Amino acid sequence: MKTSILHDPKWSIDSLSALRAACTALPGVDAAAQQQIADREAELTKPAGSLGRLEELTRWLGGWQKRAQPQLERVQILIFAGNHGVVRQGVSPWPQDVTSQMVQNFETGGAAINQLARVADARLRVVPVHDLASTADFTTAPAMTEAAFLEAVQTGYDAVPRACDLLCLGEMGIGNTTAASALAAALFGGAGADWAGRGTGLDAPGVAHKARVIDAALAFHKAEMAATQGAAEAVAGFDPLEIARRLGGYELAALLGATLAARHYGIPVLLDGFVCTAAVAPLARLAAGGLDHTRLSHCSAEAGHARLAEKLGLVPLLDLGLRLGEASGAALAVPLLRAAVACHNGMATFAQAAVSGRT
Ligand SMILES: O=C(O)c1ccc[n+]([C@@H]2O[C@H](COP(=O)([O-])O)[C@@H](O)[C@H]2O)c1
Ligand SMILES: Cc1cc2nc[nH]c2cc1C
Repeated sequence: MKTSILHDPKWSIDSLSALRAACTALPGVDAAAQQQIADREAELTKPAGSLGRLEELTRWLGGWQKRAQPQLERVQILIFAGNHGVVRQGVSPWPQDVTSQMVQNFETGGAAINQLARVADARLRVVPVHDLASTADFTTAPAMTEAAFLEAVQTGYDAVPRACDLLCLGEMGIGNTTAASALAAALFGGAGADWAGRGTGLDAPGVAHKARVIDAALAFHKAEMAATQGAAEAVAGFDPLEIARRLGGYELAALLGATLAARHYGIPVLLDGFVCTAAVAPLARLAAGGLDHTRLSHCSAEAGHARLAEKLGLVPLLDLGLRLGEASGAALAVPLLRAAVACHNGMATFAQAAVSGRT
């Protein structure tokens, strides 16, 4: 017999309804730890609020870590990799083989993220999901079977180490900006043109073609879902997990599972770019506050990212024109968090430093 996910960390995700239940019964933040952090913050030798968002980040970290003194000793970067059947529609300028070739490059240390992980003093692990087999082309079929979708979610869930102070999430998958755009359109409304971007370097006609491919997928699944459920609702009216299964991908499903695991284990999460954000968006659609334990590391140059972030109420920490993926933005934001924690834990109070308070 399966025990509840809230009691058994090795819970197994064996049905969509079990996953839905887990996504809607999420543990909350430690308000007492957050209050202790706010109280200490008020005593530190600086005008109140003068460290701006760094102060909020410290409370966020400590609240989810359940610690009055947040720490960043064990920072883990996870990159999930997957392949996409929709590439046969000509939506990426790169061949599908690049996914496995880049996985190899991550393993041998030659990618941007290897350097950024070193700079961030973070451990890096790459997880090829579903053996890098392609999803189905979602313009004509659901991207994944229910069993394979759940297995990918479980792969992500199981990849999260319990002993971890911060999880940085990223992905690698040729064609996955098309999946992310389709997912965003289905979850938040709008057409392909509202969400399609250049990805790894499409030109303007390429982006227009990508938008048409996304429209075809949305039309197919709207009809399919209405037929099976006997309802003529908009796609956005359907279950977010079913949308993720139909329009997402294996690495996106794993990102969702990892973000869920982090919530259960009390690990704060830094999300990377557009693909990563779209992958976890179903959690926000299923439960208010479902992404409260996450922060968006950066705003990607990918066209739909700013819009998606706004829909989710996520305010990016950085805006550097990145459009790489592979957790690059998340890794870049780690030193910012280290700075926030160093100030909070290391600064003197007014009393300790004999600095006069406000008049
Ligand atoms: O997440 C983003 O913001 C992002 C923006 C542009 C490109 N990517 C990366 O580029 C790959 C997908 O691009 P594409 O054009 O093949 O859909 C995939 O490996 C992503 O990690 C990722
Ligand atoms: C070379 C290359 C590296 C990447 N890293 C993440 N997505 C990528 C896509 C390409 C094409």
